Amino acid sequence: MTAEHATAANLWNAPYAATPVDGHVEIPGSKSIMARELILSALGATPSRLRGPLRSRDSLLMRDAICALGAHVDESGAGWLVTPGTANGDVTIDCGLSGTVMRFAPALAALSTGAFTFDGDEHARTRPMSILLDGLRKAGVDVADDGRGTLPFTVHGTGAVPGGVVDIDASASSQFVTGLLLSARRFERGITVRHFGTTLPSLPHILMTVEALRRRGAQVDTSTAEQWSVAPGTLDGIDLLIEPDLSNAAPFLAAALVTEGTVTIPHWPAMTTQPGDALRGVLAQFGADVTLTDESLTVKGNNLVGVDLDLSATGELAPVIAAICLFASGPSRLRGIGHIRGHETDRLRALADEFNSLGGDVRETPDGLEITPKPLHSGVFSTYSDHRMAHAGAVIGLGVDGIAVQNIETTAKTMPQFATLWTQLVTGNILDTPAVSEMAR
Ligand SMILES: O=C(O)C1=C[C@@H](OP(=O)(O)O)[C@@H](O)[C@H](O)C1
Ligand SMILES: C=C(OP(=O)(O)O)C(=O)O
Repeated sequence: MTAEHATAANLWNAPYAATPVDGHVEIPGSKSIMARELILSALGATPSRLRGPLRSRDSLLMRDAICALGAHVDESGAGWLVTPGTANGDVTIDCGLSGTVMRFAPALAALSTGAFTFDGDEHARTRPMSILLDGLRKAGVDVADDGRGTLPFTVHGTGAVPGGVVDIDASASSQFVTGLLLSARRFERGITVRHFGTTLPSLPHILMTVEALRRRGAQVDTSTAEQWSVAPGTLDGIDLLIEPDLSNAAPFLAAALVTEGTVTIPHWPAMTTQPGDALRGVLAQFGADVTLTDESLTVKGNNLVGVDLDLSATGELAPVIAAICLFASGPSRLRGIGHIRGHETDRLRALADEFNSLGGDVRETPDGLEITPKPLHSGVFSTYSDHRMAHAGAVIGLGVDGIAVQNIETTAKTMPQFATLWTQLVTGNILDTPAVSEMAR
């Protein structure tokens, strides 16, 4: 693996916490809910208002994608007002490094008329796509690629998709399932997606898709395991407040564990399909005190112990959880996450390489990591354009003086305010930036 070259100019000195970190952090909106709601709003029978919208690289790319495909987004009032529409003409859609854009927007494109070419960052061209492209073809969509089954590819939209039964192996990504379900309400026969692989990662994200469809009046049959049917019909326009991104709360809550401090996240939903909600149970297994009230989640760090966790449902939490393990009193094992090798980077490889370069004892397994805590030393932490690697580097910096995280700006993928919020929490200094609530609304 080639780490991006670290220069003094793109190194961020992660704040070291000499004392316990105490504070609260307001987390911006959920990347995953935002992505779904933008696609569904573009397909709605009437406009939708998305309040507390996330403004990050991924959500802006998704906004631009639906606009290129004929929708209109008005940001001048409260939240984002999305007016549905379709396109007629040829355009290129930039997916950046966003799995949600590259997997969710192609089916929407098939409902417009024209040649829609999807491309993205250099690394995005290595992320798994062929299963989705084949799934779209089985649903009757004309997709042209160069035979590698990755970005770039072109959807030749005719404005209509037959749909029907589509069998796929979604063991590499749940996003293949979501990408087929989200637009299926507008397919002539709807869709039935059947998963036939041995494993199915990120199940909460599929439930999130089902819930988002049902909220807009769609009938979704989930009565058979690993099978989802969306009946054809319309989608209601809605007025929705986007929940905070609970997976992005992970590094801040980790600060409580690593420094034996107390961190509160306001607006933690009482009921949610977000996989980040699993942090409540996970952090308790590390020994933390976890309290959920009507309004917030509070985590207090305590005698951090090692864990043995199957993270298959919550793979996007793995980098931060792995960083916490470095500070536990005993070894940890993280399992069920072979698929995160296909995320923003090969996360298992990247985590093992970076942790070991700081003196760690971390072993990669085919589907996870074995982590034996050891004293770590200062050094550069490379991030491979991966926002969650940057979060992991920041967490290590709390407990190890002299960690320089390379390209902290990569956190803009889902949370452009990360470095500001982090420094505020760890140092207690209020920095000169608008509150998240102001930026979001
Ligand atoms: O549907 C979604 O919004 C997501 C699904 C998951 O993808 P995988 O199933 O590929 O892990 C998750 O890791 C990603 O961050 C977001
Ligand atoms: C895997 C992730 O992103 P993406 O939506 O690009 O797949 C992630 O955010 O951890």
